[in-house]
Amino acid sequence: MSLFSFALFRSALFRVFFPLLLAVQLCLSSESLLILLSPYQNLISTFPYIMLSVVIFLSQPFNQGATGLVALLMVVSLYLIQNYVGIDDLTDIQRFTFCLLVFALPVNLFLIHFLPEKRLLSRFGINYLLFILFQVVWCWLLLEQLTNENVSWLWSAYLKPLPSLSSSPLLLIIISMALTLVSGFIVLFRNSNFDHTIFINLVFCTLALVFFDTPAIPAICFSLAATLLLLSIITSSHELAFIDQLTELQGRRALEIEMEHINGLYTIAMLDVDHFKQFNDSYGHRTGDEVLRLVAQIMKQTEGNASVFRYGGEEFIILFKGKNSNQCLPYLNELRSKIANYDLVIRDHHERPILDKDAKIYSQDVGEHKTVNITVSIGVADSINARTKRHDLGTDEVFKAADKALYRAKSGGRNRVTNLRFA
Ligand SMILES: Nc1nc2c(ncn2[C@@H]2O[C@H](COP(=O)(O)OP(=O)(O)OP(=O)(O)O)[C@@H](O)[C@H]2O)c(=O)[nH]1
Repeated sequence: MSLFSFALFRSALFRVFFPLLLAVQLCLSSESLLILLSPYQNLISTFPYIMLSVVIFLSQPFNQGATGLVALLMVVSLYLIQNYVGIDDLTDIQRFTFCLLVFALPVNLFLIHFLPEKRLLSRFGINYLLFILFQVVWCWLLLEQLTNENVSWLWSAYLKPLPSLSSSPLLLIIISMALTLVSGFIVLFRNSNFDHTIFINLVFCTLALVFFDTPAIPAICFSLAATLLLLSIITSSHELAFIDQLTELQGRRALEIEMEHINGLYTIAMLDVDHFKQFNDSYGHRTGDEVLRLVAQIMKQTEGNASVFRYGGEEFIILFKGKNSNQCLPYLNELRSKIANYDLVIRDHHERPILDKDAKIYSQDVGEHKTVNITVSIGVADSINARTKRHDLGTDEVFKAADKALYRAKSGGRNRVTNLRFA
């Protein structure tokens, strides 16, 4: 199974630049695209509804209620744009309705970034829905009030378009672009799937706003946004199933699938952090988590074409395909010594209990901070059958052998690599 492509989809740069690239491409090719798609007008105006409905439908079983909410906002907005706001002879009230809509949509999308809880049926989710309802009622009352008034001054004073750019009000385009820009920075900074969902919608809402009077472009924008939302649901489900949230390494399920398909020569290295329970007891679980993240970061740099997995707790697996255990020892010894030589700075050790005298974790005070050195033990085994000399050991046997090697590394004094073939 190739996880490379999904790792790419999860990177912050991809999450920001791919929608932007699509948007730019759409701008550049809008004329030829419109000619190409002109026989399919009906399909183009229906397609975003189909895609957004699929997103709303899938968001429930995939436990992504807030993505469903975002898609719902998009459906309602598109429906209002297509059915209640004509393109040509807009009355003042229609223009005003349009302005309220294209102001409210990006602002409400943007606000979802800051919902502390992203589930729809939570205190925050329900408050958010009530807030939207409040805006709808307020807009409706305002429009009722203005029906008999002349509001053209509003249009000419504040909502003037810049004809060379778009027929939509310049102020609204600037607001929408500014929110999209900030949203892009939030994605770069937090790299969360959920922020990405909002960013996608902001990008294509802004584009739809700019090209509002170009037939079919808003529908194409909403279709692209819905397609990216689908991709986002799939990527985040993949992430939940296969990626360990703490270390961002591939998780146990990914390893199991890898092992189902593996054959031929390979080596398994089982790595366990030494005295980790004592570390947790001394410095707290959160600092323990930092150590696991650090070990994972160093493991990612293992050479020899290694694939790294978090097996569970403080245990990790390194898989080397096409190599016997003897060939992997230099890479593993280098990894072991890199971890042992890393001076981990404990930031808030004053609040933690101090290690007792026979602590097995080596620590020293350096000025304000305490530095700690963590060690790991590694057990190694490969798929070569000692009896037949062929690579035909079953994965269970290789795992058992690596586990046994790890046990020997621990009982032999820890901070060492033990290869069962040569033990
Ligand atoms: N901080 C943190 N601790 C974890 C996590 N998963 C497991 N642990 C802790 O890891 C510790 C594992 O302890 P043990 O299995 O007794 O092993 P050890 O203390 O490392 O001792 P040796 O393996 O014999 O060197 C337990 O205290 C678990 O609570 C985690 O995700 N975060």
